[in-house]
Amino acid sequence: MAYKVKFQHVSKSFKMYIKNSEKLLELFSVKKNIATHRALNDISFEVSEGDVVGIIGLNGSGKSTLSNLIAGVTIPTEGEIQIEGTAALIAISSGLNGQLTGYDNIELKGLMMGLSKKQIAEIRPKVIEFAELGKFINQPVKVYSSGMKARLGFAISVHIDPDILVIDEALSVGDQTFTDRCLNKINEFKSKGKTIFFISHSLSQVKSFCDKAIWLHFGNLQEFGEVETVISHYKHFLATFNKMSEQEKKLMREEHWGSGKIV
Ligand SMILES: Nc1ncnc2c1ncn2[C@@H]1O[C@H](COP(=O)(O)OP(=O)(O)OP(=O)(O)O)[C@@H](O)[C@H]1O
Repeated sequence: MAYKVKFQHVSKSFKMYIKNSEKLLELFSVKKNIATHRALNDISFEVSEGDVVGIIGLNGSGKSTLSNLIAGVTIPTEGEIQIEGTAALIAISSGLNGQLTGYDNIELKGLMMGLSKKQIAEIRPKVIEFAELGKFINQPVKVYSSGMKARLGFAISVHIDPDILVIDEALSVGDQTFTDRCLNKINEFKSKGKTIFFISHSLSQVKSFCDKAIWLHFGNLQEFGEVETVISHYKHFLATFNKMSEQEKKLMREEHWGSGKIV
């Protein structure tokens, strides 16, 4: 089957500015040697139409960075990403403008995803109905709780009907009724044969939804394959990791994140 998402040797590094003034100095080429952090390192994989892929890994392992790259929110430092079709990201803070009302954010995100004004007018009532934000739909998003932002973000993204849906922990802040409704909607997507990426720390949710999984370990692709196999290897790793002493865990983190010395 043809690929929908193809990563070839993709890496992503972030500059680690210590002071804001460093950005300015770099802009004027005064300071060139800014430290970087490699959040993703030489990632290659291929995902086909209809694949539902869980992304798992410890905190800071690169899951959100990967989802941002798939959704085109950010670009890689190295390597090539090929995406067939439109991708929409649902994350707790995904692309909503805090100054605008929920109502206006529907238009903003719709336009960003390439919808016409007519298409936006068609989906707007469905988004409002799904999000169930009552009078808050006319309030600026900056006054929303994180669960309310997730409701709006989820409602907009699924009604835009993208080819590829990237869900980054967005369900973790929703209450049970909303999470159930989201899960039903994701199942609808699944049955239409769309491609879904599902980032979650809930291994049971990943197992029940996904057929494949990507396990990231401090920016490296540890394993990509059938969900059952990857989860079982990850659980095995977690069992060993959890038995490690605090000192051993600290050393492991320091190996990847540095020592955190005040500079
Ligand atoms: N803009 C940025 N500038 C500097 N470092 C960043 C930036 N964005 C992410 N990082 C770093 O990249 C690494 C990967 O972050 P990412 O958010 O992708 O991890 P994650 O697996 O989603 O983590 P979590 O499970 O905690 O949500 C982390 O060490 C993070 O601090």
